[in-house]
Amino acid sequence: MPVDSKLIRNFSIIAHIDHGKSTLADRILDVTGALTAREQKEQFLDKMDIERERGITIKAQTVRLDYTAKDGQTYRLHLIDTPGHVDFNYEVSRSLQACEGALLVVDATQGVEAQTLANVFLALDNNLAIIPVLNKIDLPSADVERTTREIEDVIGLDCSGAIPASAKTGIGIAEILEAVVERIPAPKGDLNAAPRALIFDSWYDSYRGAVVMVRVVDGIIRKGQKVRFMATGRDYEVTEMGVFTPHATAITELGPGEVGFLVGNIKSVVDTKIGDTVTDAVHPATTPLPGFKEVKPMVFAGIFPTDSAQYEDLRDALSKLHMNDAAFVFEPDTSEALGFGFRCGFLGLLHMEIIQERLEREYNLDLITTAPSVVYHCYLNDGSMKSIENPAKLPPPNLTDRIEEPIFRMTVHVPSAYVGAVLALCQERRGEQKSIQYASSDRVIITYDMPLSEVLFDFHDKLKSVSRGYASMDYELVGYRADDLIKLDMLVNGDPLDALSVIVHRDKAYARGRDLAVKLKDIVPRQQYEVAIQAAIGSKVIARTTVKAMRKDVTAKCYGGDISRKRKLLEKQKEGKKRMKMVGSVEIPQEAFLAILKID
Ligand SMILES: Nc1nc2c(ncn2[C@@H]2O[C@H](COP(=O)(O)OP(=O)(O)OP(=O)(O)O)[C@@H](O)[C@H]2O)c(=O)[nH]1
Repeated sequence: MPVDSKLIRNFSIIAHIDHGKSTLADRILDVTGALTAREQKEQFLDKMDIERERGITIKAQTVRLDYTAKDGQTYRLHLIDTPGHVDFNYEVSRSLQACEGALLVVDATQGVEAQTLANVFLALDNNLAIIPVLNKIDLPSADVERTTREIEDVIGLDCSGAIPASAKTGIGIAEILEAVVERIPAPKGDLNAAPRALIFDSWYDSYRGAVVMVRVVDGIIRKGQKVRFMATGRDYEVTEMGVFTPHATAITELGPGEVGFLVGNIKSVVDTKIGDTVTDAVHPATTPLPGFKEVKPMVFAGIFPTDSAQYEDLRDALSKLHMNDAAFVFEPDTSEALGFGFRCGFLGLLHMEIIQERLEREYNLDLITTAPSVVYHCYLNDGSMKSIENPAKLPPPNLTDRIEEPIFRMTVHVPSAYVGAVLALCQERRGEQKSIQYASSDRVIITYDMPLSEVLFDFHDKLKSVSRGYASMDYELVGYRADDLIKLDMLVNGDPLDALSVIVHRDKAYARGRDLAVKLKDIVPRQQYEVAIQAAIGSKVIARTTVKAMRKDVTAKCYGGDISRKRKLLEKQKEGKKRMKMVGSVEIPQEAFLAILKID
């Protein structure tokens, strides 16, 4: 029989980045005796990458812990991990749906930040019991009272039961565990109903195929059972089940309220949709659990091999990554400038960086990545709509009625001294002010609706620099809006570099074209002849720069016949050339394709 659900507690830790989520999770593992002394040394829950190669591992970072409370009962705690970044907001929401409560960790030296707020709202949407934890009270600059007031004022959360703690020294950890048992409700589920389990995470394991992490709501899921994934309609036999304690441990069943993983000959994570419901294949539940939604990539970029011989390797690598991460999509693409490659879709910029890095590090590929673009909705004169993921593919203006772009609601938290600078930045990025609210005497929450394309172009870096690092931000999609958008093309010696085309607001086109031409002039290496760089709108050239001709003979300074030295220099020169791409007759380095991101 599965454990009595009255003795189960399912919870997550939510926090702004760096407020101490991982450290607190470690301390909880220590106190419940889940780790040996050696393991305690390191942030255990962060170690996934290394262990991953060896089969099922800690990717899920969702652990089962046994905790004997002051009332003498032993409780089964499931600490459910949530991804920390806004790019993965949807997944955070799914993970929270698997819980009845959450520890809200706020760094008492910093106070409430943008992602604290975003995560709390997700938790409140899911009706979770929230236990505020004021962390880092070992630090002299910790201000428990002010932080408490901020949580109450900004979030409207009752803080009378907030727990001052230090995840570093262990203060407050015992109180936190007692609060989990006392204040977080036990899961409610019907043991005798048709089984329903929520998939809230999945990953790819090279030996077992896709592994899914589930939270059982009703009934029992057993090893050997034939189960159905309701959204995809596919059936699988459960060949293996387990939990992390935090080591992977085999089990044979999961009852209502329990959390664990299933394996069942599932070929790819594409078949394991986060938010899907697992039920019995023979006696299926009639209605799935609420809230299944496809995640859509928001940001697209072209990925091309520098050496066209690596095209097939790149395709293989992309397929493997897609098997691991269904939110990442790709399809073949050709560029006049860059040849054969792929157009790839990501949840956001961080997601894009992660994929890019994995391609290069794990698959040893030499790539050219083009500047990221958002998805534009282009309405044609005949009333139809085309989704434009690649600016080069924008239909000509004479066929177009209007172009709409994705709008994000930005929430920025900032000390009042920097409000002016932040407002100026938001305004310059075509933002539309929604509200300004004082969280406390010196902290302000600014809300703007802003085109995503303006957020992509180093908004975060700029925000940090105008606020000396003090501002934090969060964002969510609120819809699409039409604006005066046009395509800006870049030409190199008269050849259009389609991979550099961008869609910009008309008011910004001249400035951006000029800046880009200047930037490219510095990036494109001198060739043996003069190279003209032009920015154009349609057939109209709006800016031009010239890369002067030059021939650099790097071996000139080698005197005599020291052939090995000469060879070394030539090798070095070749190395430097690696990330270049011939465009027409001009060699363009990778940097050029991302130049647009670096423009002020
Ligand atoms: N002095 C002190 N430092 C702490 C405490 N808790 C965490 N830290 C430190 O704060 C930093 C961030 O802690 P993490 O646990 O990595 O924070 P996190 O929220 O998990 O951060 P991400 O994983 O990056 O989202 C680390 O350098 C910790 O050592 C605490 O109670 N006191």
